[in-house]
Amino acid sequence: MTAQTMLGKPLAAAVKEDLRARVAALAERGSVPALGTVVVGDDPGSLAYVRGKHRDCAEVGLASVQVRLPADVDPAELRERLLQLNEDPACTGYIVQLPLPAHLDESAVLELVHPDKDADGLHPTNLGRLVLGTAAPLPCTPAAVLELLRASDVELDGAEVCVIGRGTTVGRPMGLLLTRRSENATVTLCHTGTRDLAAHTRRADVVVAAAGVAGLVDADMVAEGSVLVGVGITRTEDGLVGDFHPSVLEKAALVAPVPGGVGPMTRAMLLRNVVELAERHPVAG
Ligand SMILES: Nc1nc(=O)c2c([nH]1)NC[C@@H]1CN(c3ccc(C(=O)N[C@@H](CCC(=O)O)C(=O)O)cc3)C=[N+]21
Repeated sequence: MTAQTMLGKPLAAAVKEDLRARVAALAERGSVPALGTVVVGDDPGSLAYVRGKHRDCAEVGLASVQVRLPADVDPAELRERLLQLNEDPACTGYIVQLPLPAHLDESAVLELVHPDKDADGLHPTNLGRLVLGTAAPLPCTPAAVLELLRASDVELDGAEVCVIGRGTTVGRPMGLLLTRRSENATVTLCHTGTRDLAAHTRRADVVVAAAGVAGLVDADMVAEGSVLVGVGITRTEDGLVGDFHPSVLEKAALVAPVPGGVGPMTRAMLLRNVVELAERHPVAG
């Protein structure tokens, strides 16, 4: 079997098209939603990524504001800036770019973001809502994976899904989303403590790999005709490498590649969260 690919860009373009119309409708009611980004330090990767987000915003008619703070920022100063954004009616929602420098407590910082302004869906209140199944902004990457699977009509009801990675931004919320009644999948959450990863991936209909280990899962570890979604991304001398080894393409039915799969959709999901926050809490701009 030679796998078909699930491409993120065309799907992201369709989402953006829909968002453009919704932003225009908000504008007619006098509301101009804006995304805020907070970057601590000058990691080139983080800065490039945030630049991309501001470009994405412009494409759909969202305003955006960037806050930049030095790598050695006093936690009290960072707190002040976040509380300002919480109060600022011109900022609909914002994200704090991760990872943060080591002297800052990531969980404590994310908790300062007002849940109604949490564009990443990573505030404990919103993660709690995800557990409870009530309305909340969804973490962008798991939401992107779900949209890719839906767009390809992948059957999730009753499916065995193996998620590799238990992190707060991808693996753990991914498991919560897939086991909702509306998705109805059976999820096995694997991680670095998993004794026999291959035993779990081989029996899965769908594997979502968010380990960040280049080529971790090869053809021998996946079932014939399975659906594979790559999330983890590693920068090597040969460029960007995903968690799936290229050999899987001979065995799988459907593969979301890295790069070009989940990444572009993740960015679109961030925009969707901002528009949804604006629709829920309209503020005259
Ligand atoms: N508060 C916060 N929210 C995030 O959502 C967040 C974050 N911090 N920190 C970093 C990670 C990483 N992440 C990516 C999203 C899209 C691509 C993406 O579009 N990737 C392209 C390739 C881009 C490239 O060439 O580097 C692709 O897969 O095709 C990559 C990485 C969001 N993150």
